[in-house]
Amino acid sequence: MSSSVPIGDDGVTEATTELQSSTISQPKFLEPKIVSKPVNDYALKYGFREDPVATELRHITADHPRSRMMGDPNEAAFFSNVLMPAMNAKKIVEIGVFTGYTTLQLAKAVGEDGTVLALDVSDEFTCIGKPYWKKAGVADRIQLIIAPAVETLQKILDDGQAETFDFVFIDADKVHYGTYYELSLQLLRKNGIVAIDNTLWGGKVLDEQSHQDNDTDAIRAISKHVMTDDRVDHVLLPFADGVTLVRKC
Ligand SMILES: C[S@@+](CC[C@H](N)C(=O)[O-])C[C@H]1O[C@@H](n2cnc3c(N)ncnc32)[C@H](O)[C@@H]1O
Repeated sequence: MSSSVPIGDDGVTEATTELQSSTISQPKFLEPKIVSKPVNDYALKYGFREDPVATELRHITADHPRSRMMGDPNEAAFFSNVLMPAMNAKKIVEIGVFTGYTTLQLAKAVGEDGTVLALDVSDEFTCIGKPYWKKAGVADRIQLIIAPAVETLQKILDDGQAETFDFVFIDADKVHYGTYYELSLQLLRKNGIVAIDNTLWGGKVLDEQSHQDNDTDAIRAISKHVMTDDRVDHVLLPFADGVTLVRKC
């Protein structure tokens, strides 16, 4: 695919310097989105063991003005420590990368012979993560593609890769969730899983009267669609910001 951006490109040298000079002391966590802070603190304390390079990247990301976009640490651990190994996942798409905190862990989980296609529109955000992917020894498993994800997913399908992916993580702009879902189902093998992030959206999806913005409407729409989609089985897990796991039957 011509829009591929090789890992280790522009921005890495500068960011690496920052990485080496930063002092990582205590892990830093963002405010929880739907559970209480004490519950979240407990789950973070005992919930998972985190790759030390991922901890560094999370810490750096927490200082970013858009830090709220970073993936939930428990959720990333659920995927990388449990779900991916259990599925023997080797081919993954992540739609929406930001600084690549979850990307790094998915790449660890697929092993040396696995691939993560990491789709985003922002060079600025994704360049923050690249040196950490390198430091963790997983950069060669990540193919970062900077372009609108709908276009990229269609290209992957046109490339003859339908029904070859084990897992898709949908975590980009909400208004395209319905399109991402349909394209993801085409990419997945039987029993492959698509994870749809933010399906509780801080609770905003609950009240149809007071929250009628495009993002919230799009999230409600995908949840209603999945509920009646007989191509799949699914479960909405009320943790992180709500994550719906959808298995292709
Ligand atoms: C919530 S963040 C992703 C968080 C990431 N998955 C993680 O776990 O840390 C959403 C990302 O989607 C990207 N994005 C927004 N619109 C997009 C589009 N049309 N195509 C691809 N990426 C997009 C943004 O640049 C942003 O980096």
